Amino acid sequence: MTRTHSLADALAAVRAGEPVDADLATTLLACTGDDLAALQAIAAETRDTGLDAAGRSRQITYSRKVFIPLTRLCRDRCHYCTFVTVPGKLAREGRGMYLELDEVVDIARRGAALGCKEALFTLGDRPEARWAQAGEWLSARGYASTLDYVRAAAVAVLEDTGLLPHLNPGVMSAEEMRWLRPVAPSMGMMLETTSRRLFTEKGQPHHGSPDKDPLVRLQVLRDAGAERIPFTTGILVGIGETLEERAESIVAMAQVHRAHGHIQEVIVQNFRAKPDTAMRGTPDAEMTEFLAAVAVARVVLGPRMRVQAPPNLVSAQECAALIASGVDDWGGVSPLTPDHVNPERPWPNLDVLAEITAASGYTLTERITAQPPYVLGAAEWIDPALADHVAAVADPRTGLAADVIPRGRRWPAVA
Ligand SMILES: O=c1nc2n(C[C@H](O)[C@H](O)[C@H](O)CO)c3cc(O)ccc3cc-2c(=O)[nH]1
Ligand SMILES: C[C@H]1O[C@@H](n2cnc3c(N)ncnc32)[C@H](O)[C@@H]1O
Ligand code: MET
Ligand code: SF4
Repeated sequence: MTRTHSLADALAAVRAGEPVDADLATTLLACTGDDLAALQAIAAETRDTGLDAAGRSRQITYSRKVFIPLTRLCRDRCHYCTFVTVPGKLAREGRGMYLELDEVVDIARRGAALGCKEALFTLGDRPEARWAQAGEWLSARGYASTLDYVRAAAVAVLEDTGLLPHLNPGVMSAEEMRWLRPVAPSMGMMLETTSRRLFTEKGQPHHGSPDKDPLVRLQVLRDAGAERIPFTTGILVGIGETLEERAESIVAMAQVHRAHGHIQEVIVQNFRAKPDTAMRGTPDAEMTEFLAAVAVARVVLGPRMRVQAPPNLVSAQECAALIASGVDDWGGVSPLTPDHVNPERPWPNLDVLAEITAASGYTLTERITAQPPYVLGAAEWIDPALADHVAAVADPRTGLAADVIPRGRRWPAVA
């Protein structure tokens, strides 16, 4: 792709409200200094307009959650990932291949006591396709697959604690998503990047990870839309993608959302190097580039999209810069469990996050796992089997979180 815009022309075009295509986005992603400040101002205004239109002016949201790492086994081998492990290591540490149901429910119960309303299930992709021990663990307990077990664990959490599951188990087929929809009001999977090069070329971070083929991931995003699932996706910034590839990734998410309306939030996540990974020597995503990526995501995706950046992957000062770049959501934040994907990066205390948010002129507001428009549009977006669970923790007027401690309730099995 050729860059046909000067930075000044590009900023003028965005300011004039012209649609931002991949070419224009590529130019904008390179903004620094005063140009970046100008881009951020446009992005922030776009966010503010969107929040005003949604009737929730100057509110930045988060979801009070527990993180449930159902299994760390995975058939992929992403070079940036410290979450993934192998059966031998688990066995040496005296851990099981998966968390047992009682361990899952225990985490959720302790979260409920602290007012958490989301149970985030993040796990490795289809470990049974690579590890016999995973398949054996599942079949010994009567589960046909990892996703079958995810479903059972989600039901246990709903019935025992009332926390709402958000499922982030990697690539799923349309049929698998249809099967999981009655147990989770939202699901997600990071697109990561549309760069096929990072998948096909030896030495690149997604080489050897079949679930990171961007063609496969884009199909998941389309399938989730066809299944009417409120879906979270996003990009991982700084894993070796070019600015063109970063721009294409953002535009691809906008396109799939235009077709189905189901992308409830887009996460712009900065790569953080982990000592025990192949990418330990790769520098962390550079802050200027990251802020430009957030701002470009905002101007490409528009005022109605929720744009999320995690507050634990940057400093408190940098959180303010994220707000200034058009973010309106901090994602899931836990008063109990670590971010198992970024275990070296503790979440800011919720009072501190509220202060950081307030210092920028915004109010930290709790939401539930599904974003407000999907809660308010539950008839179309949320399975009837979850209606009571969602209604019990949501404010019916705003679709945000109600001030309650969740309680378990029966999950009405569907045929
Ligand atoms: O704590 C984390 N939460 C992650 N979340 C959870 C997110 O913070 C919230 O659970 C969602 O915003 C729903 O409330 C993800 C959810 C997805 O659907 C896809 C990717 C992620 C990535 C992370 C992550 O790295 N760490
Ligand atoms: C759950 C999500 O976490 C992100 N993820 C995985 N490893 C890292 C890392 N080192 N730094 C930042 N984000 C990471 C990926 O985008 C994955 O999809
Ligand atoms: N394995 C899944 C993915 O990469 C879930 C999160 S990574 C810990 O999409
Ligand atoms: S990022 Fe997800 S898919 Fe990649 S190795 Fe880690 S757990 Fe597996």
